[in-house]
Amino acid sequence: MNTVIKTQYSSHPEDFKSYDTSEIRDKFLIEEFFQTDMISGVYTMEDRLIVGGIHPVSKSLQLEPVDQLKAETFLERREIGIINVGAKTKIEADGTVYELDTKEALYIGKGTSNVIFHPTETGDTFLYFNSAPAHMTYPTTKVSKENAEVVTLGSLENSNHRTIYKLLVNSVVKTCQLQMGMTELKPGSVWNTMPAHTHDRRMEAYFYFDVKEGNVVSHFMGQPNETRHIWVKNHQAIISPPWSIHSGAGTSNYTFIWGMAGENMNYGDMDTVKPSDLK
Ligand SMILES: O=C[C@H](O)[C@@H](O)CC(=O)C(=O)O
Ligand SMILES: [Zn+2]
Repeated sequence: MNTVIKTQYSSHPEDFKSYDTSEIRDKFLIEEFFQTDMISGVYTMEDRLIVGGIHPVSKSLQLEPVDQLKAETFLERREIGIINVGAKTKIEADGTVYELDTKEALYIGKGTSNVIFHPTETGDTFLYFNSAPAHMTYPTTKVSKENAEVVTLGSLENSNHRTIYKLLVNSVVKTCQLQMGMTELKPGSVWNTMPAHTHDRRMEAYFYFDVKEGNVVSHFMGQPNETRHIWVKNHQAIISPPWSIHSGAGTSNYTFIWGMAGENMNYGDMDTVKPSDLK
């Protein structure tokens, strides 16, 4: 087996109030992300999203069904979104080869039975993925920054000047419930998702990368009036329950991938929290 997924149960916001540092890290931070010659990750009970990393080094890796799914193939009842955070690489989906450059995304539809990831000779292959239950087959589609819906938000004065690339969202590609994109912070800006928000309709997963050597990001979570923080390093991910804000401030700029599953594919339906209301 080269595909290994760990089950992670969800938490109640009232219980969350009493968690100490290690309990918060255990339940919401995915620390050991990419494993050599493995497809690995977490099956969270938050909207049943699977969050993981694919890191082929010496051999090609096939996406295998894991025990949690009780399915013949991984994508029998699921869709998957993949974003390349490493060197240019090739992904095979039922015989069709897709070349994915750094920061490009691939959506693979439900029912695709043979998905293979290849190592490259030109650099390290690191692919980040989110997979959600699906009830329809939508076409497998590659999305690059050029096809994305792009928004620039914030300002250097507020240390939150950033560009949001909506890659796998319903204005760009058809999906059942998955939405994924990438946010790049400009040099000198450190805050993501500030003002913060919640969306009870959907959970969210964050994957931090491009965090420069020696730097870290403090990720903020919890209900808006009961927040906690988690110190996050490069190539680590956070599971954010629907009731939680998800925002971060780094010791330098960085990039992160956000992915959501749940209901209502309207990216803009979030409930924004005024910074002065945070506790
Ligand atoms: O629901 C949307 C997600 O939290 C992110 O897209 C927010 C984000 O990238 C940002 O503001 O920097
Ligand atoms: Zn959000």
